[in-house]
Amino acid sequence: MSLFTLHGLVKRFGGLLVTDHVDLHVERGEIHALIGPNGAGKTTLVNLISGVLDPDEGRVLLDGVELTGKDAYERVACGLSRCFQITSIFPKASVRDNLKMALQAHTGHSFQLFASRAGNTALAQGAEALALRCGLEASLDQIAGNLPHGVQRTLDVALALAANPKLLLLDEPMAGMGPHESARMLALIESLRGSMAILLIEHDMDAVFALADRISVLVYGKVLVSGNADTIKNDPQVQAVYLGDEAGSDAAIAALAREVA
Ligand SMILES: Nc1ncnc2c1ncn2[C@@H]1O[C@H](COP(=O)(O)OP(=O)(O)OP(=O)(O)O)[C@@H](O)[C@H]1O
Repeated sequence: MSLFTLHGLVKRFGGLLVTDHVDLHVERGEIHALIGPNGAGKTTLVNLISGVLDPDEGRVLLDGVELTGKDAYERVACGLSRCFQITSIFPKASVRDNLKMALQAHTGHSFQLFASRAGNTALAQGAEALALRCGLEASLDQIAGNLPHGVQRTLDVALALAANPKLLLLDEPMAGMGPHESARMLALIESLRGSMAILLIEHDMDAVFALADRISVLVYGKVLVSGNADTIKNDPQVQAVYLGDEAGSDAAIAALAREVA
């Protein structure tokens, strides 16, 4: 059984069919990328998965548990963490306190934990371990809101990891990053491989091809094709969608053009 499954997911906005009977599965430990040209419906699908939106039809299942109809916070408790593009960070708190608060939120007895000395020590140690895992140890005592964009994105991933997810939903983790920051984020995602499943929505096609075990291509709200990087690069329909679509991202077109050449 797959870890994560979407069954016949449908979302309409008025008369517009934005999610068109989407079936998708993510295996345990897999990095699965979701790509598609602008307006394909990726953001809507992410919102349906994370519980921001309810589908008109279909089901969302994680590790045999029905997520359909659950609130976003209930989905986190079921093992689904989503990176919210920095909005989950407390900008006036230090990185250390951000991490401690995230860890505290995911322990069942959070208030007792902060109240006791042993609990506080456990949280502090957990925060340091999480920082080390994500390469944030040098920033632990800095105020989160003062950090460079790339480090804030990394903190956002660390906060999602605090929930110890079975599936990590990464929504354009490289957006707005320079090459150096992107390379660091790529290395971080690579380091998570195998310890959880990851559903990666990303425009940077070099990153997608480097990281993804499988890729699903969304076009007009439908999954056009799913497969490994070679299958996707060589698929004539995918090439037509990207090479024939002026709205597709430059990076995507450039990456696919290189592969086709
Ligand atoms: N709340 C909404 N009401 C009406 N139409 C919407 C709404 N949200 C999205 N849409 C439409 O649904 C379609 C898919 O949008 P969506 O943002 O999911 O695509 P996307 O693949 O994430 O695109 P991009 O990469 O450009 O963000 C678009 O035509 C968009 O205009």
